[in-house]
Amino acid sequence: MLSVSGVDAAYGRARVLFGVGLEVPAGSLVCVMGRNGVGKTTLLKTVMGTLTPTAGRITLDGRDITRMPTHQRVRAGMAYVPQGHVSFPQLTVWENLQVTLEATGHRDPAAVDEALDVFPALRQFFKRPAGFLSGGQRQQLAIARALITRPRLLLLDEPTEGIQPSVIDEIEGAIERLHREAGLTVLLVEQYLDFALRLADSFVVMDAGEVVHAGAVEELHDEEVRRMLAV
Ligand SMILES: Nc1ncnc2c1ncn2[C@@H]1O[C@H](COP(=O)(O)OP(=O)(O)OP(=O)(O)O)[C@@H](O)[C@H]1O
Repeated sequence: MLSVSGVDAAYGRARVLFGVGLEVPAGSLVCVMGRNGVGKTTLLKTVMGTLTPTAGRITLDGRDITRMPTHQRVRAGMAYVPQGHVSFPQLTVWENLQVTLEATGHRDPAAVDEALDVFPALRQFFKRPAGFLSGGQRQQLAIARALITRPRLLLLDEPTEGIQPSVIDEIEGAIERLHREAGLTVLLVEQYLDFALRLADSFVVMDAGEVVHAGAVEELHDEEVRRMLAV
């Protein structure tokens, strides 16, 4: 479904990605791993089009999207949940969901219910400003907002970061159901190894802006891969 090949990216003159390549087959869950600062978020930004690569090619279903604006990528079926559970803090949960619905191409109100069925606990916080939610609730809201666009490919950047273990389980269960039951294709950036092991089909390890290892998730038990991830 998604193919990234030979991608270089930079912030001004600081090069961050060097010839990055990965494949995300339709229906798979691929996890990108690696230490802090190796370029995982930058890779997601280039896939989503908020940062334009300086070299390389990105295709979605065989179509070249390397220079396609982000909003067109959303229309093409991609959604991105950035790190830090971002929503509009002054707006209530309900308003956050409605604003997202307004921005979609389909504007089908049923999409809000579908997203809330994935995270039913959000219903009890409808009137609460997003800024007053816990980190875990904000993360659920951020993923729910992405789901309202009805994506086929979901990009998730460290969904467990700064979240308490009981809520991590809920988020893991939701991602698992979306992937295994609803067939959603997922590209996940995650440093929490056990979470990645339970969810992913395959993985990519990055180091210093390059892919240094890729394989089936069973290989994650290998000592060498664990060593590459060690801080
Ligand atoms: N907006 C920016 N401007 C300049 N440099 C940046 C910017 N964002 C990230 N960088 C640098 O690019 C490199 C890769 O950062 P990136 O956030 O992609 O890494 P990461 O693997 O996602 O790390 P983390 O796990 O800490 O989020 C780092 O050296 C970082 O300092």
